[in-house]
Formats: sequence, structure tokens, C-alpha cells
Amino acid sequence: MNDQPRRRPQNSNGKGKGGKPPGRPYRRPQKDPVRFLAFEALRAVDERDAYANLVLPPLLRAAREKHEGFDNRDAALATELVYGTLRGQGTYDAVIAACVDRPLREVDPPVLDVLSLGAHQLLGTRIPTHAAVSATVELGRVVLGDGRAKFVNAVLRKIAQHDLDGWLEKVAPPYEEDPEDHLSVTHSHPRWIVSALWDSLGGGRAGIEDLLEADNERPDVTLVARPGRMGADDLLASLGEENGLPGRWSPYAVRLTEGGEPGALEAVRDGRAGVQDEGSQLVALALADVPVEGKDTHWLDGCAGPGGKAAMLAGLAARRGATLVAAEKQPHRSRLVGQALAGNPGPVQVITADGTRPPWRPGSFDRVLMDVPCTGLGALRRRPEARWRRRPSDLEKFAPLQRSLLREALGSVRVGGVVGYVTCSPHLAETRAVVDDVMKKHGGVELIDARPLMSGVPGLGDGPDVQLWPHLHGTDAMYLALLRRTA
Ligand SMILES: C[S@@+](CC[C@H](N)C(=O)[O-])C[C@H]1O[C@@H](n2cnc3c(N)ncnc32)[C@H](O)[C@@H]1O
Repeated sequence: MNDQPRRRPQNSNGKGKGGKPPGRPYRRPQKDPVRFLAFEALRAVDERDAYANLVLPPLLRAAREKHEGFDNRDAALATELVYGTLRGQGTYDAVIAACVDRPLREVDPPVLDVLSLGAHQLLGTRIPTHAAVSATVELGRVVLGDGRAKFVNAVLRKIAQHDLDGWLEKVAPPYEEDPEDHLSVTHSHPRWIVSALWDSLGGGRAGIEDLLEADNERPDVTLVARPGRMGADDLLASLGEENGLPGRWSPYAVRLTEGGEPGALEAVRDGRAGVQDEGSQLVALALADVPVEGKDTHWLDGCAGPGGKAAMLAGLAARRGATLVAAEKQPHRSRLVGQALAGNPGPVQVITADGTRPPWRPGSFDRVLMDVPCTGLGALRRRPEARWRRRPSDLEKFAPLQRSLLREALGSVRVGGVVGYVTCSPHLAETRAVVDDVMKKHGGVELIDARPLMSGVPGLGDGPDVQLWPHLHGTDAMYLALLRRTA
């Protein structure tokens, strides 16, 4: 390996000693800020378990400051390269494994990151082959050194021999032989996640393929015009027609069109609006709208951080003269809840509290939202690295906590009141299994059909609970069960 710049001596006729043609003069590798940034982000995700959506913004800011010509298109390309490489990792690993002569675990992680970045450019973008190879090899020279860049060059040239479909035919087992393994490789999801999503979705090949494809697409950025603070029409008008679209389902939603930057909006900066998936809006609205008999003045959000649903509920509660208590176990997250609720038109109370050991008296509330911690398998579109980090054992970690939070939520609501149990995971172990188990032990609880509370939303299944899906509804895969205390 030779990492040092080295110049070959040349004589006056331009030929090497003895009149032989000289070797190519040494050329310093050129640092391409876009690919260098993408590599740095991938290293941070790989090495420090960082989240891509958190590491990218500071890297992009630094690149803009350092490189005068680094513009929005560069930022968009760098973002696409990072997100696309992380999402496609399962497929790209299978292809790379077919092109190297040792197990991938024996390839140095930085080398593997450069190879994955190259594989994504070759197989997942429209970047011309020669540009994808040469730019990645150049990156390899900068970050790995000339010796290992030669290895990168050799592997990328093998990858470039086929397009994505050609490679999938070679590296994915036939669907008929092993459907889950086939889908796992072709749609770049761990096999156990394919299996869990399919169990929950049901149906045949077409539905699960649509879902896995939707997980690999960049979601719209959706805003919420917070009830009582701003209307969706005003939010849309402030954006300008070309920058926004009305939500599909929620009357409070506005979708940003390509390239919209929420942080640049005054309404988002001053808290009248926020970034919130429409699925999250729908489940909060359903809980707010479900009829309860008798008084309706005390609402609880028992897992409130960072406060998206709490802000929506607080505005809706204020309209009806009710008060929201927003509880969150983590102090830093309850501070975020406080920020989200500042400016709410009615009274709110933010407390740091453990929902499994509630400090309030049993039966204090008329409506309770329990949006429990979960694996987040319903939001894979947003967190490109999450699918590779999650393990089936995470389910065991969340299971007792989810049950305990739902049990305490049922204890916190008065007879006749309603609990909304919510997850941003469609995994049956986190959804129906939790509700069934807790209902078996609790008694005096009935499930309410949640589907009529999402009127106009198609494909909500057999009920009474509701599972939303990215490929059917364009939302995260949020789950909602509404439980009424009857005794
Ligand atoms: C899925 S998030 C809630 C998202 C929130 N409802 C929103 O819309 O912004 C779950 C939250 O529950 C909090 N949490 C975890 N264990 C808790 C407990 N025992 N009691 C209360 N909150 C808890 C986590 O810190 C996390 O902020």
C-alpha cells in the first residue's frame, strides 16, 4: 500500500531512464466534497451508531462553509448517496459479497463503506458508470490510500458488469424457493423484518412487495397546522402554491413539495406548525374524536416526548375547555414537550413522570393517549439505518414496558373514558398481542371500532383496531387500538 504522494523523476525528453516511456506521473487524489461528506456520514453511522438524519445537517453546514461552490444540488446528492446507500445496504452487501474473495466481515469497514457507496451509484442511481467508478476510486485514494483504492477499482469494475436486475437474478434466491429470503435481498430488508411485516400485513406477494418498496422511498415531509394556533389553509398560503399540497387525510396536514425546508418556515419556528406524519395526526385525532359519555375535561398523554401528538391534543382539548397533562419519563424529552406546547391556546401541564408508576390518582382522566416506546418498524422510510440496527431481541425488551404502560393507562382513565394505545410499529408482538394480553387480565374493557374515526381513509382492514401502511396510506405504519373502560 502506498499512501504517500510520490513523484517519478523525469528526464528532459519526458521519458524515464534508459529512454523507456515513463510510468504515469503521480497525481494527487482530488477530494470531491460530496462523496467525501457521504463517506464521513456512513462512517459515523457505522462506527458510532449515529443516526443519518442527525449527522447529515452539521456535515452539510460544514461543507457549505468550507467549499465555496457547495450548493443545494451538492447537498441533495450527498443526502441521496447516504440515505440510498444505507437503505440499499442489504442488496449491495449481497452484490459486493459476490465480487470479493473473502467473507464481508473480513473486509475493513471503511473499505466496505466506499464499496457500498460505489455500488449504490452504479446500481441505484443514474450516475453514468464511468463517473461512478472513477469518483469512488478517487474517494478511495483519498480516504483509504492508493493500494486499497486499487482493490475498490477492481471490485467496482466487477459490479459494473451487470445492472441491478442482472445482479438480483444472480444473488437473490428464487421467490418460489424462499420467498422471504428473496424479498429480503431484492428489497433490502433483514429477513426477520420481512417476515414480521408480512405477518402483520397478510395477503400475497404484491402487497408485501409494495410495502417494502414504499419503505425504500423518501417520504413526503408533512406539516401539521396545530389546532387553535393556525389553520391548514393559512399554512398552505404561507408556503405558496408551488411549495405545498393539502394533506391526504388529516384536515390539519400540509405536504411539502420537493425540496421544501421546514426549518425555514416562520410558522414552524414559532410553533404554530410542526413536522408531523399524517399517520400520527390521524391517531391523535381519532382519540380526540371518539365519543365519551359524561364529563370530558381531563386528557392525558402518558408518553409525550418530544410532543408532536401532545401539541395536537392540547389544541383540540383547549377548544372543548379541557386540559391536557403531558407526561414523559426522560427529563430532556419533557423539556421538548414544554417547547412544543408553549403557545397552546388553553391550559396544559407538562410533567416528568414514569407512566408505569403514575403519580396521579387512578381514574383521573377522560381520555388517555399511550404512544408507547417501540421498535419503530413502521417508520423505516425515515430512518434508513434503523432496519439494520434493530434485533428481534428488542421486542423482548419492549414487551413488558408496553404492557405495563397500557395497564396503567387503563387504570388512569375513569369508567366510561377511553385509552388510545398507539405504536409506530406494525409488529404484531407490539400491537394486537399487547392489547389482547392486557385485556385478558384487566377485564372491564371493550375495544371500540376505530375505523369510523378515520372517515374517508380506505383500506383500514377488519377492525376494530387500525393499522396504517406507507404503501396504502402514504403514512408511517401507525397502529391504534381504542379501549373503553366499562367497569
Ligand atoms: C413513541 S415516543 C412518543 C412520541 C410522542 N407521543 C409524539 O408524538 O411526539 C415514546 C416516548 O415514551 C417515553 N417513555 C419511555 N418509557 C416511559 C415511561 N415509563 N413513562 C413515560 N414515558 C416513557 C420515551 O422517552 C419517548 O419519549
